[in-house]
This record gives sequence, structure tokens and C-alpha cells, in this order.
Amino acid sequence: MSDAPRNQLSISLEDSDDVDDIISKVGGLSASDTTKAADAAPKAADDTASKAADAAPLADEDDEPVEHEVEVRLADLQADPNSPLYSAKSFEQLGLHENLLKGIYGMKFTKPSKIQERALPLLLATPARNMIGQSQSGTGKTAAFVLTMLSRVDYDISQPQALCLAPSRELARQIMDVVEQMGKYTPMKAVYAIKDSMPKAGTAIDAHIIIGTPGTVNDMIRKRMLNLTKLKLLVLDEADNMLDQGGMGDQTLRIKKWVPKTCQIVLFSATFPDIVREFAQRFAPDANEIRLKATELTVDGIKQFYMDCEGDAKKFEALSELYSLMTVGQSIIFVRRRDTAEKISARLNRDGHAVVFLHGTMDTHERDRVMDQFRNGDIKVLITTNVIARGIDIQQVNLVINYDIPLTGDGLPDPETYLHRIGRTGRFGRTGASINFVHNAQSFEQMEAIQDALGCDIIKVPTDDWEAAHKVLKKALK
Ligand SMILES: Nc1ncnc2c1ncn2[C@@H]1O[C@H](COP(=O)(O)OP(=O)(O)OP(=O)(O)O)[C@@H](O)[C@H]1O
Repeated sequence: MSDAPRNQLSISLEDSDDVDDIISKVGGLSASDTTKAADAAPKAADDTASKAADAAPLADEDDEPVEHEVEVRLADLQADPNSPLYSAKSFEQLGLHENLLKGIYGMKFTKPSKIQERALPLLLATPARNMIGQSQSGTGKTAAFVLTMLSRVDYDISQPQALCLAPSRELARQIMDVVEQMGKYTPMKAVYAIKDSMPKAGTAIDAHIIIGTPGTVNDMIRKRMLNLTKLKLLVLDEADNMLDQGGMGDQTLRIKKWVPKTCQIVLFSATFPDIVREFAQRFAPDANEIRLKATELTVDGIKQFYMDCEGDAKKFEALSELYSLMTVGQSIIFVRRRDTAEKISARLNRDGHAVVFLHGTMDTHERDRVMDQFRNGDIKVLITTNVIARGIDIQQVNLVINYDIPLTGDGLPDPETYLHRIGRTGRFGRTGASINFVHNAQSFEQMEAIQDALGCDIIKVPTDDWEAAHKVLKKALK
């Protein structure tokens, strides 16, 4: 494995209102140097063919795990103490109000996950203490902080008491959905602080809970619509990203200045790179911390692959071939640049595949429309930038493609963004696969650096034998 340089401070590229701009400034990779890629091919490549040979037979949509199988697998995981979905306790034992229990069971949750079991009693204890909580992607962090918000609010006071910040409007909308479902049997009132979806200018916000992106929250504070003097709880979802100095850190710090000193600060993410963690500890002093070891970051249910595309132009051919051969549930293709998203979307559509694209400079209504279409399953393939690399939860997504290997703003391999991207599949005990496209020595080394940093195995899938490729992937999705 190579010793390619690793970034210390991971600067992710997600946007809130316009951080997506950074993405376009990074630029594309060189399309040259295909021979080096072949030289650099790892040993793992050799065992691909034999793995493919004994893989499951070719099959299609019908093989998608039926809901019953998913339920059985989930019940097994929730009974396995080594699983992040395990809990020894029931929701009743976590000290939640019966109206919240009704909301939880209405969502068909039966048992808490490990992060919910561990975090909730700490989050709800009196006096309130800050929290820095880490747990793998798709393990239920949202419920942990949403239940805290719904528990802490005094419903008799019509003023903002809980504020949750997220890095994208798509994630803010998703969190609102969870708040509404979990809070269904409470008198809570929640409003958005996201562009084009917030209450009318001049309206003083009287909702208990605010969910938004930092740029718009600052706007609302500036316009005196949002008074945070009664705030009891500030939650940063995807906290390492929200505190990142290259991204949204400044905006988040500005918001904190308006928050009472006594406010409980709750930070959640699947990743906390060391440098951001130090900053997080200052942002949320004296916090209870729930941490993961470096070796625990990846989710077992997500099988990781790569395809050697021998040149940039071949990446599109591989993609088109893949979608011609396979019917996956739903999939997300991540690219670095917005124009790449648009171009490959147009080409795939021309080739007869129904795909949509989403990026941060699109009109907000268009973003919402595309996301809703994808969430409803009307469209199966979404091509996007890092704008939705984090947090988005669509259980039917069983394939993630890194068309471009994730890099930081400085052009270095970005293991955190990689983890978040592949974490859009394999949610809460489901299985999924990710495929990285490499096309030259440089992109191969970047992928290898990510593999090293995470201590995971990324296995080669052949691009010269599509039947074998199909078998390998189908087996992974079983
Ligand atoms: N106790 C539970 N029982 C069943 N399903 C659950 C439970 N908790 C959460 N889920 C479901 O698991 C999925 C993943 O949860 P969530 O989106 O909160 O993950 P996360 O840890 O925030 O992931 P990420 O790091 O990617 O943001 C959601 O569909 C959620 O409804």
C-alpha cells in the first residue's frame, strides 16, 4: 500500500447555502497516464476472477431482499452485542415521555440502537451536559438528538428553545420529517430556517424548534426574526463539517454568540478528525463523549469495490455498462464537479437510463423536487456532488458510486467524505455496495490512501468481464 500523504484537517465540500462553490474550484483530474494505473493495480485484483466465479447466479430486481428478510437481519443485529444496532434496553427504559414513545413506535422502531441507548440517558440528565457523540453512518443518531429536542422543550413557552443546524437543505428537510413523525403526539411547533422555505420576513419566530442551515439562520438572526435568548439546546448534525474552518465553521461560530451560556450543546457525526475534535471540545466544553475507534468507522453491511477504468473517458462507458446490466434498487453517483453531474446525467438519459442530478447551485425548488422524486423512488439514479454526501437517509439506496474519488479542498484524499458518501447505503442493518472508479495512477493512489486510512478492503471488480462483475455485485447486495 502506498504512503500517499494524508490530510490532517479534512475540509469537506458539502454546502449549506453556497459552500458547494468550493467543489467547482477543485477542478478535474488529469485524464492521462492510464498505463501507470495498470502498474499500480493491487494484489487484491488477482483474486477477483475466482471470487466472481463462485458468486451468486445472475439475477435481477426480484432478488432485492424482501422486507421480511431485512426485518430478520435487523432483529439479529439488534440482539448482537458487537453490532452498533444492539441495545440491552428498551425505549421505555430510556426515560422518554409516553407521547414520544407513541411517535417512536409509530415509526416502527422496536428497540434502540447502541448510540440511542448510550446517548439518550446522558442527553436527558439534569443538569444538562454537553455531548459529542460519534456513531457509524445509518445507526440512528438523528433519533437521539430529535428525541432530546422534543424532551427538552417547554411547550407552554412559544419561543425558540431548540435549534438544529445541518450542512444542507436536503438534510434539514429530512430532520424536519423525523421531528414531525416523532413529535406527532406532542404540541410541538417546528419551522425551517432554510432558503426560500422560512417564515415570511418580519415574522418573529414563535416555534419551539428551528431546523436550518447556518447561512439562513444567521440571516434570520440579522433580520431579528430569530431570538435565541430562550434557547436550551443547540444541535449540530454532521458536527465536524459544521465546525470545519474551511466550510461552515465561521457561520456556526457566529450563531453560537447569540446562544445563552447555559444552552446545552450537542454535536453528532460519524466522523471527528482529530483536529476538528479538539475544536469541538472547545465549542462544547466539558461534554460527555461517545467515541468510535478508527477501526470501527466502516459499516460491515457495505461492501466496497473499485473498477479500473483505464482512462477518464472509459469511466462513462463503465457506468453505462453497469446500468445496462444491473437493476439495482436505487443508487447515488458522486462526482466532484457540478458540470460533470449535468454531463453524465444528460448522457445516461440519452442512453435510455432515467437519472436526475442535484447540486448546490440549482434553484431551491428544483432541488426539493429532485430530492422528493428520488426519495419517493420515482427516479432510481441520482447524480450529485458532495452536497448530499452526508446524512441523507433513503433505505432503498443499495449502491453508491464514487465516479470521482473524494478529495479535500486541497486536493488530498478525503477519507471522511468517503465514509459519508458510502454511508448513503447500508442504512440501519441493510446491505449495500460502493464502487470507486479509478482511471489512472493518481486516482488509484488516492483511493489506496483512503483504504489505508480506514483500514478497509476495497476489492477490484473486473471491467473486461461484465458477467463476472455483475455476479460479484449481486452477491454483495444479497
Ligand atoms: N431504533 C431504531 N429502530 C429502527 N430503525 C431505526 C432506529 N433508529 C433509527 N432508525 C432508522 O435508521 C435509519 C438511519 O438513521 P439516521 O439517519 O438517524 O442515521 P445516522 O446515524 O444519523 O446516519 P448518518 O451518519 O449517515 O447521518 C433511518 O431510516 C431511521 O429511521
